[in-house]
Amino acid sequence: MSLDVAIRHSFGTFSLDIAFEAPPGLTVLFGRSGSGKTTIINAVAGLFRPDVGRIAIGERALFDSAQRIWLPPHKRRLGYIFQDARLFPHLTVRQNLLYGRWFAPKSGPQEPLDNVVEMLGIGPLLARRPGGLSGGERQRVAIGRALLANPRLILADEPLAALDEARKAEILPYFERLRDETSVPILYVSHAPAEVARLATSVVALQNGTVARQGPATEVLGDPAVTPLGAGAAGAVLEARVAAHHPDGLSELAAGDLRLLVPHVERAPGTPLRVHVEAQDVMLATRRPEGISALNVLPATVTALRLGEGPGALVQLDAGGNVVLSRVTRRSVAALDLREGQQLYAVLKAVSVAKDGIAGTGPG
Ligand SMILES: Nc1ncnc2c1ncn2[C@@H]1O[C@H](COP(=O)(O)OP(=O)(O)OP(=O)(O)O)[C@@H](O)[C@H]1O
Repeated sequence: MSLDVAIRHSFGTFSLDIAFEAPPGLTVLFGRSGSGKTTIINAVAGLFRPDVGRIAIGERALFDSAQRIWLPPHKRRLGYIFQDARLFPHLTVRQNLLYGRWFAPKSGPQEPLDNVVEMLGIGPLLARRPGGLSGGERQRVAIGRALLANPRLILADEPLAALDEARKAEILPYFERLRDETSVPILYVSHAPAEVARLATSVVALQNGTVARQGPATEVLGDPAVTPLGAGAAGAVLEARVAAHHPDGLSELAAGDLRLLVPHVERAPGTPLRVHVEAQDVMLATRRPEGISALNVLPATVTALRLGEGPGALVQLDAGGNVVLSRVTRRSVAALDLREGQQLYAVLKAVSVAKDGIAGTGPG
């Protein structure tokens, strides 16, 4: 099941004209402040009615201006996860979870409470009230409540923005499980590059009320044209697998034809993993450097070059079939005489992987 959105609306000074498809999995909407993210979320939720267009989940239209269809919010069967968990303070965790179920249709398959409790690790919290829970625990309960409403789509509007780094790391694996273990598509608004890189199956980049680029996360995040649009620090996402564990405490990952060495990852060989390499952590060398402490020095080819307005530049590389970005200065572009098609070496200073379910960054 996927979400299809094609809407147009004019607010006078601002107009929105967007079309995108959110396939199964987790689709991240990102863009600068004022690019239209909240307006889109509100239109999907049924809180805002656009001038024209269509919004559908699978074959079922939530809005279709040509056919005069406009479902009110409570008939749309959506699950919501907001920045603040918005739990009922006077109800226990169990009652808060079951509250979601109230709105689920009584016919059709229902997600068993036990499965959701197990998936989110909230069994020990069931009898407690929200007041005594940590921010991360509250957010896990909010995810469970959204899921138990048996939604056809989950809307998550910056759900981690209010949490500190430690709590974010605690919640990220649960969003991964939501993405991988349920068939409910998730539309997720985020500004944080690490979050986008780790969670997104696909990405919709917005600019001034239009879709600047959409597609699989690995393609969109590695496109230098997209990075100034508000994903924060540029970076690339590599789909890798654990290839081997070495006796000196390093793990070897395989991504396409590449081999990467990272600090030990507590996963069995063969396990798929996402690797995030930030552009600022990639140095370039025209010859293979020697006597260097970096573990990952990769032969690469320049596939695109984007000079910024300031002193910086982004270089897109192909390294063993993977897109990798490097942030360098314009001065280095001139000094190394960088051109498309050029063969060189990318030196990775740091590589982030999801380690033991927690995002960890290790020296590359
Ligand atoms: N009801 C409205 N009347 C007039 N203009 C509106 C209305 N709602 C939104 N806009 C305008 O539409 C544009 C997009 O706003 P929107 O809130 O969707 O952006 P956003 O990407 O969610 O921004 P942020 O990241 O700051 O939340 C803005 O220029 C905003 O001023």
